[in-house]
Formats: sequence, structure tokens, C-alpha cells
Amino acid sequence: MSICITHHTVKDIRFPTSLEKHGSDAMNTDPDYSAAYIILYTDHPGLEGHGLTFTIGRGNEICCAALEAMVHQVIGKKLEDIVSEFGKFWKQLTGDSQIRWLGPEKGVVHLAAGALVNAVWDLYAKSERKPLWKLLADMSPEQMVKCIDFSYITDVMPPETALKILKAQEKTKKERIRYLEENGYPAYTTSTGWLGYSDEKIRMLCKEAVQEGWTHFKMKVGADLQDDLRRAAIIRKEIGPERQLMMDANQKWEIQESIDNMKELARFNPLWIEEPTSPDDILGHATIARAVAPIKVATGEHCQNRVVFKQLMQANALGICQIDSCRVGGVNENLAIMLMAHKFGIPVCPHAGGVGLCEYVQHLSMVDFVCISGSMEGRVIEYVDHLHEHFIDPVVIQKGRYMTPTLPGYSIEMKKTSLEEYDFDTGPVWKTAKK
Ligand SMILES: C[C@H](O)[C@@H](O)[C@@H](O)[C@H](O)C(=O)O
Ligand SMILES: [Mg+2]
Repeated sequence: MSICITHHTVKDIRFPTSLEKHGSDAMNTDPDYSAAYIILYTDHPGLEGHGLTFTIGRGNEICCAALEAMVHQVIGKKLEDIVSEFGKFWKQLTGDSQIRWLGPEKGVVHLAAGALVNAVWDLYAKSERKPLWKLLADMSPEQMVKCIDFSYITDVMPPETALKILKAQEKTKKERIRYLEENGYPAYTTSTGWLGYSDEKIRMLCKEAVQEGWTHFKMKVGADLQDDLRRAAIIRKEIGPERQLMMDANQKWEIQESIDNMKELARFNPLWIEEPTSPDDILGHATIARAVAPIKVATGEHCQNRVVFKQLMQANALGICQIDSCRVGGVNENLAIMLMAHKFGIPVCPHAGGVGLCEYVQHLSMVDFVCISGSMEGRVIEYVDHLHEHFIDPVVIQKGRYMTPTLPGYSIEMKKTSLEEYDFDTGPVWKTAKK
């Protein structure tokens, strides 16, 4: 079937999550979970590609403007022409000779590229009538390698090495697909530990989450050490010594401060410390990693692109690789990052604290399991319990595990009513709030 992308709509969608401090952390104290949202229409009525990139409020309109500036690259194109040379298309999109000056491959333009690229993948998966993870799982190693732009990473991951890894997993792929469909993929919850929540609320949410079968919990730290120690004690008491506790400082600390604070917090036996300091400080992360071991250093939600991931890995600075579905340029770049993580033996535990990110990243971890690492060992997908009701194909969690998505697409399409109500320009929710 030949499909042509004919036109598009970009929407500035925002949810007032800051009102109840959902999603709050030491750095981001009042996040309004937001999405620069794009719909690609085709010459087949009803067949659309949806994609979004996540921001936390003000500035979402800048991502929308970046999307408008780059969407010409897909309008009028045939889907089959894009996806048959997907890696080449990706390079052309992110390498636009004028827009590239705004990045390259970082910040607003790369966030927007993520939304656009993911919308094309959503359309591709819908046209093949498969959920995205299955579309990728069914690809041959050669086809998957063709989706990747290997620029700047061939010293670590040349296409031949990628092919070798994928071919090695090919033989046992079917067994893993079956296992995944029966058992789902392990997850952790962040929703019990947002920084703006009271001690009572945290205690209550932890009790509930233990009842629901969660085994891994993440808490926010970084605003005040004494508060962190008190809250960690509450959470550890509620979840007991066996369940895992992770900590996230959202870039708050200096290098020495990270080391000193983790010495104190180590008594609660955390599995990892996430984003202790600036996401750009590769050698700083390496220093922290050496000092706080065996506690691991996790980062990625603000990691600009595959090149920075590569250096974090080369510098032994990264213990947990937190890919993000739209911080980098979408599915294609994440395939490259997951391949590098596999080569370095680093578990991929995606970031999903935002709107739509759980819906997105579940597919990526499933592809990692089926095609790349072949393992769930030491791997958990983040889960946050917010805003899933706005999606047509929301995530399904059972006993602290993600169940495999079954509807065609990338699970990111929002309901029409939600897109209308939460539109920052015209939606009733914001008309009242702005008054
Ligand atoms: C502002 C956001 O909620 C962040 O706090 C969130 O993405 C967080 O860093 C996470 O790891 O989930
Ligand atoms: Mg985080």
C-alpha cells in the first residue's frame, strides 16, 4: 500500500500538574506536564501518525515552532520512501543545513526531531497493523541496521558490530517474544516519591504501592539533605529491606557534594543515584561513579544525543543508561544508544517521568530485550501514575510490570477530547486558568 503524508497539525498541549506537585523534584519545582504534539495526515483518511515531545510548561510553544520549521521534510513524501532508507532520512532530517545551526542534535531542535520521527514510526507501525515493539522485533538485523545513522559513533559501534549483535540475538528472538507476551517487563514507580508530596502522602502511597506488588521505588532528593534523610527513612521503613530504592537528584549537586551526600544516604541502601550533577559533565559523573560505588550512577533524561551517551559509557561514568524517547531524535537514535549500552554491558532503564513517556518507552525496552541485550536482568522501566487516561492505548501495568501493548502504533495517540480540552491556545482548561 502506498501512503503519502499530505499535511499536518501541531498542538501545544499542557496539563496543570503543578497544582498538586505531581512530577516535582529538587530542580523542577512546579512542572506542568506538556507535549508539543504533531499529527501527520495521509492520503488514506483515518490513517495518521501521532508524535509528541515532552516539556514541563513554559517554552512548549518553542518546541511547537521548531516542529513547524522542520515538518516540510516529511510533507509530500511517501512513507515507504522514508522507511526503506530510514537511517538516511534521519540524517537528512537532523542535518538540515540551516536548522542544524540551532543544535546540532541537541536542545529544542532535537526534542522536536524526536516528536516528528516518532510520529513517522507511529504511522509506520499503524500502516503495518502492529504495535511498534513488534514491528521492530519482526525486522531482520539488516533492516534494523538500516534504520540507524551511525555518524560519530563508528569508533565504538560501526554498522558491522551492530549487525553482529542483532544477528546473535536473532536465533532466540521468538522465545523472548513469547516470554514477554506472557510475563510483561519489570518496572519501578516514581509516583510515591515526588518532592512536593508531604510525608503522610508518601507513607500512604508507599503502602498502596507495596500492596499493588511494586518491588522498585524511586524517591526525589537534592533540595535539603536532612529532608532527604527523613524521607528516605520513611520510604525504607514502608518498603522493607528487600525491595529496591532509587534516588534522583535532578542535577542539583556539585561533584563533591554528590559524593558527600551519597555517603550519608548510602545507609538506606539505594540502587542508584540519578542525575547527581550537570548532565553535560561526563568526567564529573565518572568521578562520582568511582566514589559512590557500588551505588550506581544513572543518567540520560537530559543527555543530548548518542555522542554524549557514547562518552559517558567510554568514561565509565554511567552505571544505568536512561534512554529517553524524545530527548534524542526518536526511535532511530535510541536503537543506536541501546546497542552501545549492550556493548558496554550497561543495563537500559528508560526515563518515563512525563506525559506519554511511559507509553513510548515500554516499546523501546521490549525491543532491547527481544533484539539487542536479550536480557531483563537488572533492568526496569520507570512508571509514573499520571495522565494515562488521556491516551487511546494507555500502558497496562500488572503487579509492577508493563504488559505488552497490542494495538497498532507507538501508543502515543491522545484522545480527541483531551487534545481539545488541554490545548494551551484554545482549550477550556487554560482559558479559565489564564483569567
Ligand atoms: C519534572 C519531571 O517530573 C522529572 O522530575 C522526572 O522526569 C524525573 O526526573 C524522573 O526521573 O522521572
Ligand atoms: Mg529523573
